Amino acid sequence: MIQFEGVAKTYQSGNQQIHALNGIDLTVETGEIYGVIGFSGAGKSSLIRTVNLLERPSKGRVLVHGKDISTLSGKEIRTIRKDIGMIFQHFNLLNSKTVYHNVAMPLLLAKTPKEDIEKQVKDLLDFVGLADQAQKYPDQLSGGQKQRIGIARALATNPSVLLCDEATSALDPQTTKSILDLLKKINKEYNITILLITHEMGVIREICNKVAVLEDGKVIEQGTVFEVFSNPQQATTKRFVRSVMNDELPESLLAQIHDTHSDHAIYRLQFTGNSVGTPVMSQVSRDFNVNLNVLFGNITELQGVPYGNLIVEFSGELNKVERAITSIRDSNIHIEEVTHYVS
Ligand SMILES: Nc1ncnc2c1ncn2[C@@H]1O[C@H](COP(=O)(O)OP(=O)(O)OP(=O)(O)O)[C@@H](O)[C@H]1O
Repeated sequence: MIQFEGVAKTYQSGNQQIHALNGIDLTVETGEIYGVIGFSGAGKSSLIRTVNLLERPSKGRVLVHGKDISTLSGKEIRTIRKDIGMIFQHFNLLNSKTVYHNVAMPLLLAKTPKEDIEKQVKDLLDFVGLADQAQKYPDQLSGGQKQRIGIARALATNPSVLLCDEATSALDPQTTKSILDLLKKINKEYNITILLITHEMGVIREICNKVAVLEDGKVIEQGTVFEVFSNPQQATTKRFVRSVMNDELPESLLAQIHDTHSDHAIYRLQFTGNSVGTPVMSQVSRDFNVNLNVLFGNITELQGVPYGNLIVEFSGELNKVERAITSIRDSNIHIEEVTHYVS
């Protein structure tokens, strides 16, 4: 478990003070994959680096498994650092050392017996799918393979927490997917708590259970991925959600609607879970004798739960349209008016 309590970080740059973090309160439960998203300069790196004391908070506390890490002695810090692995956007590998040596490095530093190191490195390279690359040098490998070495190295000390600092930002979409799958596997098989920072909402959707949105060093929104994606509150969150789940009516369609001169109303319907598979639309159309025209829509999956979003034009007699809308609302489908036109 990681707890941030009123964490602030101020940098001194010449005679200027930069307030990178302004009172962060956040709890990452054991076993979660928690994502922190924000635009450049929001404070993501400053935040994640306070967890392993690469940065010290100017105010507030960071607790790892209930211990305030700023109060630890030198020896305790070394111990807790072994329990907190970290991977980086640019991998941070030693290019003059082989893959084997890069992964073995934390074990050598911990003075692990040689035979144990050999076995552990072999197991780790097997786990990340690079068993046959042990004698290569990082420069001979692709970005995805380099990140796998970074992951194997981070796991070498058997940590309970893994920090991921933009771990897939330098990778293409397909390689990103394979690294995210590997992180999911690490979380599931080893029950390692993962805290990741990213500027890509696709990463959050793909693997996180919870998300916090950071802006100007403050958490402006947080919750489960399902809550935040299906009902974002803040403008910045809406922008991030829209970047992966476009639910806006396309301009061309909007112009077309303005040009028509019939009575109609346009609604946005959000289906979640079981309601995705319910034939509500055809039923309502029959029962109330209204025409429903789907203008735009998408169905996706959030944390294994189907989530659909449709923009639908209703036309017919006004009182029948209103009854149809009430009936949809009664079926536990979220419905809201997008725009209403009467010629
Ligand atoms: N060592 C430093 N000295 C002075 N200012 C810093 C330092 N590190 C970060 N900052 C400033 O603190 C603010 C937050 O930076 P931080 O790197 O934490 O944000 P970020 O969200 O990770 O951004 P990016 O995605 O661009 O890395 C920025 O204004 C940055 O310029």
